[in-house]
Amino acid sequence: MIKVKQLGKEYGGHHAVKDLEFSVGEGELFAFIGPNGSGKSTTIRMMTGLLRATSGSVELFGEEMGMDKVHLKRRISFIPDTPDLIGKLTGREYLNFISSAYRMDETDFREEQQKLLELFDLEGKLDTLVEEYSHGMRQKVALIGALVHRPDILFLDEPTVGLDPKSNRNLKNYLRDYITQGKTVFLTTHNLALAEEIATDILIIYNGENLAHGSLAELRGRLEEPDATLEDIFLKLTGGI
Ligand SMILES: Nc1ncnc2c1ncn2[C@@H]1O[C@H](COP(=O)(O)OP(=O)(O)OP(=O)(O)O)[C@@H](O)[C@H]1O
Repeated sequence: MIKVKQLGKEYGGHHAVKDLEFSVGEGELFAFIGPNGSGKSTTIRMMTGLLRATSGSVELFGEEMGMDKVHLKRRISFIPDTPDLIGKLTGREYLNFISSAYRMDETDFREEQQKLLELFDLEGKLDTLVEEYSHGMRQKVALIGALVHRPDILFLDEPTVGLDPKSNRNLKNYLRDYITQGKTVFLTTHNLALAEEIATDILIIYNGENLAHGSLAELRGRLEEPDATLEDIFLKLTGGI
């Protein structure tokens, strides 16, 4: 589903991302973790065709991704770390807009939207202007917009920031279930407990480079620490302790 080869991004001679290589298959949840400024958002923006790479390439569904690849973009969703929704629309108008942009069947849209509104406790709150929502409510509307058309690949940059504990748990369960249906999730997060619970594959990026990559069991094996949490592993490898 995703193949990243020798991917790099330079800003004025500074390597924000360097020689990244990895693949993500169908039914996998890939957790992409790293300290602040390590290159996660830069990478995800290159993968979703929002930012041009300085070197290397990204393939989605076996085809090279690019800024103009609308037919590939139709099959993915991306929620940036600070979603910028149109404030003058109501939640309902925003979601209707998403439905028409993705040319969804009306019945499928209503059904999926209803499920997601229940999941995130947003029923009865769709007729408020987006700019009047709290931060967490805006995040939920962005999530519903990303999930409602059931993309084949879901890119999430820090999706749990601002979510209350119940929504956090519901999102976690939703993502777990989503990949069992053959979908793919690419997630960046500082919530290492979440990554530990649901990731099938983990890559730690540090100063723009791949520091470690594997399943939790493989990372534990490499450090010869069978009981280590992902937080232990992360802090050990990134010099946090
Ligand atoms: N538009 C830009 N111009 C110059 N440098 C940039 C730009 N965007 C990002 N950078 C630099 O690239 C590096 C990686 O930034 P990036 O936002 O990808 O990190 P991140 O891992 O997502 O961080 P965080 O966890 O804080 O969100 C940082 O050194 C950052 O200062």
